[in-house]
Amino acid sequence: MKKIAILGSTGSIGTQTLEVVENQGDIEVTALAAGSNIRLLEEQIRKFRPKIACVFEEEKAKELKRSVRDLPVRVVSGMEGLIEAAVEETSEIVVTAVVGMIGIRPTIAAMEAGKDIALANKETLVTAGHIIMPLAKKMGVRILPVDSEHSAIFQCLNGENKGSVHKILLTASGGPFRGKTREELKNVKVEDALNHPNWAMGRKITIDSSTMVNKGLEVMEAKWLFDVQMDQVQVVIQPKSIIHSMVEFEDGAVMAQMGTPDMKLPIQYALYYPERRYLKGDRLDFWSIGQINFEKPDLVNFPGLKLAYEAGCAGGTLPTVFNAANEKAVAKFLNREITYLTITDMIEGAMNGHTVKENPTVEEILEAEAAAYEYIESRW
Ligand SMILES: NC(=O)C1=CN([C@@H]2O[C@H](COP(=O)(O)OP(=O)(O)OC[C@H]3O[C@@H](n4cnc5c(N)ncnc54)[C@H](OP(=O)(O)O)[C@@H]3O)[C@@H](O)[C@H]2O)C=CC1
Ligand SMILES: CC(=O)[C@@H](O)[C@H](O)COP(=O)(O)O
Ligand SMILES: [Mn+2]
Repeated sequence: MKKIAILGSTGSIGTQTLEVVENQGDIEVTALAAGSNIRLLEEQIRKFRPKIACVFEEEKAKELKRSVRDLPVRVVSGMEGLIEAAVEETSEIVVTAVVGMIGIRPTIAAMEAGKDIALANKETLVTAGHIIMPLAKKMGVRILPVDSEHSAIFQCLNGENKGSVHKILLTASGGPFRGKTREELKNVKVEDALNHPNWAMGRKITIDSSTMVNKGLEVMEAKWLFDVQMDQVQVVIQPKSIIHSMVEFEDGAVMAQMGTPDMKLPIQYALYYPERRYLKGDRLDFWSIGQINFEKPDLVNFPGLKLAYEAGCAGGTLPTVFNAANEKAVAKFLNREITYLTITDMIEGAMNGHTVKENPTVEEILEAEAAAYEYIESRW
């Protein structure tokens, strides 16, 4: 029996991971963690019987503790509890499916405890890739990508010599506003931005897809995961999300991974790698697809991607500022406190006001995060 912990079990990736667990029937769930959704977490505890359950919010954890007192589960809370769930001694793989930079500390703790990481939480790698990748090497643990594009690249690289990669072709849907101008984007509503054309995902990443910030985060994620330079990662718009990404090798050969837009495939691939197992669901029907189209990204109307290249090229604390400003801005947009275009204005403002610190420690990353938050709160 494979043993896994899931951090962020009540979210989009977390619930789909549990679907994979249920479908396969040979994985034991050792620990589950959520932010505040104790109703769903309790259902998950009753069904999957983890040894540890973490609810970040302390009051909610107390409530959950009372309602599951008939079960042999230890309920914990806060960052300490999240780390306890991440290092639960019997788990082999920790699925990091929390949203945002909150994932940094538990991911590091899990790696230090010798766990492989099935990594969905891209913000951790974007902000702390220079810590995560050497730590994985030192501890001999694997970082198994869950993000669909990175899983695609990982699959394309299977059996290949990593030194023969010429460039990575990272595909993007272009989001719900592909083809629109800044003028047309001025008054878009939260509901419009949450209407992704191909994927059903959490609210934060769905907004990120609409601004192209998601693709920017993914370029930086690819840089760390596949040990390439920022300029070796080229973003290609492929509106139907059929090609999940491609790799161009030194001899000009291009390998692509395709499939229907279903996150259960990359999740299952990460959990069982290198084994492939049956996964029920729709299959691609190329006769009905007919055409697959490609476009160049629009960096003028969607400056989020341009800013991400600037952050990733500069490195140090700048990717943290890019990411933290975005997290804060998206939360404000979802809360209807700011307009849509203000999201990238905030990122740009926070980056311009920042002095980069090279090779930051976790504490310095968290300081840069706090400074970006403060900058935004003081100006907007
Ligand atoms: N959804 C997708 O298809 C994809 C997602 N990703 C990445 O995966 C990550 C998760 O995304 P997604 O599943 O969409 O996000 P969701 O918003 O759907 O889920 C987030 C999860 O994190 C939990 N959480 C939030 N804050 C805390 C906290 N402080 N402590 C513990 N748990 C917390 C939430 O709990 P609660 O429900 O209680 O709030 C929830 O379980 C993100 O980094 C995203 O970029 C990458 C590729 C695809
Ligand atoms: C499912 C997944 O991996 C998302 O990151 C997805 O790629 C978002 O789509 P965009 O290409 O629109 O950002
Ligand atoms: Mn993705």
